[in-house]
Amino acid sequence: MLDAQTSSKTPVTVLTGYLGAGKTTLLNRILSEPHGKRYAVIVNEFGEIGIDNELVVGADEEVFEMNNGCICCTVRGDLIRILEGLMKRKGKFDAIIVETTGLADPAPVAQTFFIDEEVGRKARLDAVVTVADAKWLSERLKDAPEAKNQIAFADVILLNKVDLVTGDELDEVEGRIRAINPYARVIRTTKCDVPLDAVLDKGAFDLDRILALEPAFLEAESHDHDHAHGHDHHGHDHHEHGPDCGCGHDHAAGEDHGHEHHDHGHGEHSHGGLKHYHDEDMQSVALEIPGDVDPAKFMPWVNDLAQTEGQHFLRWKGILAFKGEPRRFVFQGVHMILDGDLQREWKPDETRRSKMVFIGKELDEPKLRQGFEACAA
Ligand SMILES: Nc1nc2c(ncn2[C@@H]2O[C@H](COP(=O)(O)OP(=O)(O)OP(=O)(O)O)[C@@H](O)[C@H]2O)c(=O)[nH]1
Repeated sequence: MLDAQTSSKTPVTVLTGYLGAGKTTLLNRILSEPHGKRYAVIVNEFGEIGIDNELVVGADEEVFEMNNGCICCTVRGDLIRILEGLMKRKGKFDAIIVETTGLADPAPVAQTFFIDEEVGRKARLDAVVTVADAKWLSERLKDAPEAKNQIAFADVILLNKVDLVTGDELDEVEGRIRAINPYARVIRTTKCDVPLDAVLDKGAFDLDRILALEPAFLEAESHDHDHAHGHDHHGHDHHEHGPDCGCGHDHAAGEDHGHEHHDHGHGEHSHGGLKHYHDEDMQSVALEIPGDVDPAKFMPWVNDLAQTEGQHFLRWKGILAFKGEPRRFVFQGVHMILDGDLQREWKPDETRRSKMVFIGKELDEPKLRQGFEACAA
């Protein structure tokens, strides 16, 4: 599971966003600017799936069905074949961009980089970039679940078409975005005019920035509604991931449901009066241990968590200080699939601490917190 080869892997940016938001505009910008990099672009017409519900599976999709019948690990067979073809030509390009169709669920695309061993060895998911239409996103969040998922999945969100809305409308839509995903970097753009280094080659999903947001601060920012949803535990107990699922990856797992929302709008950009909203079904949880964790406790916990609760986690990420290990353990996951490795060393002036964030549904924050804290070294 601990593989320290990340840096030599080709970075892959998954570009998503609802119909007409501006994905092609961004892609054209990336391809026409003189950045000196060579990108291979995969424009995905694969996914007319996920339109009605996530169980509608296209012919090109390979599904790992778990013992209990849960189908949450899905891999795009056609995407794998394309990626493998590209990898054989390694050296001819520096990075890969996958543009997904506006209606696609980003999960199967993101999971491909973790589940398929061959692809996972050579490519790493660099970031999920979502283009959002400032004028229409709020409406789509009400009627299009995939629009909400695309926001929840994002590491970077381009809030595009700012020319079409007023400042107040912009604050409103950004507040809605923050309610769903407080961790993504939100950049306001017209015609996707963004410095490309803000979207490409982010490495580890900008994890340092995400995890630098203090959980307590996030909580404090979220008011005007109460967070205490009750939420039910579904007690599933499914997946059989791990060694038997055929994914051949390390799924870390963990378990627990949780929930709890922070909707809070802030981030590193403070656009003044962002409104705080509460999203009914998307939640986030941030956890921190002010020191080391014991990998002998953490690994089994996280693996179990993935198996029992992974279906609730759209994205989860973490940076851990493992006792006795000079390097940082960094992981990211999509549902029950996790990928992690030891990366750079902790710097002398850096405090060793361990953090995790979860974005998903029905998250049981107290249980997650308790489980994580029990991993302290
Ligand atoms: N006013 C305005 N129009 C924009 C902006 N960005 C893109 N557009 C226009 O919006 C339309 C859709 O942009 P695309 O880049 O094709 O969007 P897309 O997400 O690739 O669309 P699909 O492929 O249909 O999912 C085009 O006519 C763009 O010129 C913007 O910032 N402001």
